Amino acid sequence: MATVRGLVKTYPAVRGRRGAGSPEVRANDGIDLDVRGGEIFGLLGPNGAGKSTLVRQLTGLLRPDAGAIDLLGHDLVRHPDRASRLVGYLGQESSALDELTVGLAAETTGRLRGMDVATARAERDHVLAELGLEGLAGRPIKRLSGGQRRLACFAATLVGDRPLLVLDEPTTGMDPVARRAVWAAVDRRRAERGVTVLLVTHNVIEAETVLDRVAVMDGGRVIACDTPAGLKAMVADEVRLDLVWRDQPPLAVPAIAALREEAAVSGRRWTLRLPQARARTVVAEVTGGPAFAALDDFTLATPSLEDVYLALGGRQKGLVKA
Ligand SMILES: Nc1ncnc2c1ncn2[C@@H]1O[C@H](COP(=O)(O)OP(=O)(O)OP(=O)(O)O)[C@@H](O)[C@H]1O
Repeated sequence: MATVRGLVKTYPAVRGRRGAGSPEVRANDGIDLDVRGGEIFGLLGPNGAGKSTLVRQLTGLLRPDAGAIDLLGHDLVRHPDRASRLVGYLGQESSALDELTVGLAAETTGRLRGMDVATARAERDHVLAELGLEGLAGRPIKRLSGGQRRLACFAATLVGDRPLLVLDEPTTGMDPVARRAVWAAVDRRRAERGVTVLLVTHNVIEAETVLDRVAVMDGGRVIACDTPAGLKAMVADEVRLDLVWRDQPPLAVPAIAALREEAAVSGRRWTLRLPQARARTVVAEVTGGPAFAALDDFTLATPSLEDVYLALGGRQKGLVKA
């Protein structure tokens, strides 16, 4: 479906007054990727990993400095204009559609994608009903809440069958009902029409539940690519222990002071990735001894994709668990 080889994209340095400029950024640093037909393929990585830069090249909006992109047999580096016929793209920012009503945005997208008026309107009605947006059809997109706006833009993206949907953090700001509607709509298109989906996310839970395969990105590179289960198997012998202290951690307890060295500390929360046997010992120490009185809460969990990212050497704290 889509093949990417050796993709490089550097944003040039910007010179500003009194040293206020910015240095050049190598946002994609030699990326290889194979997305198969009919799969939901994810790009997971923290802020600034290069995910949006990659998908903007895949959608013909940005020209790579080097490398090759093949989409359904089309050379997108040479013919970026062809992407618009192959890809339904939902970018991070809402677009020119903002001025239109929800209904007109969906209909106009259909028309721009070559549908006649009647077909575009039928598709508009179908998609708005599917996503529970009928009640908002007459409202201008710019007057909606953040989550509603995202859902309206997603609706427009779905109009006019495209074999590949590229969705850049589609569910940002959405409530759980809207999120479920998005994933149900994606699943339906895959089941009924074999649509392929490329999904950008830094939400670990979402990635684990909806993706068939995931490429983990960091610093402009793909640092791993596999099924969520395959990636998690890399850290299967580890567990994650979260300790939340009531106030100050009891550093006078030697076992706790020693643990402090291994923990990622975020306010009152300590997060530890430990081999299973050692986690059992630590839990016994924390819950059995004098430290227990200082403990507000603790959780023991199997590894998530965030743990995989950290184990692979990921340095940013940009992945979210909710
Ligand atoms: N137009 C631009 N000009 C200069 N630098 C840019 C531009 N767009 C992105 N960058 C830089 O390129 C790097 C990759 O950015 P990109 O938007 O691709 O990351 P991302 O993984 O999509 O991040 P996020 O999760 O925040 O959306 C970052 O360091 C960013 O600051």
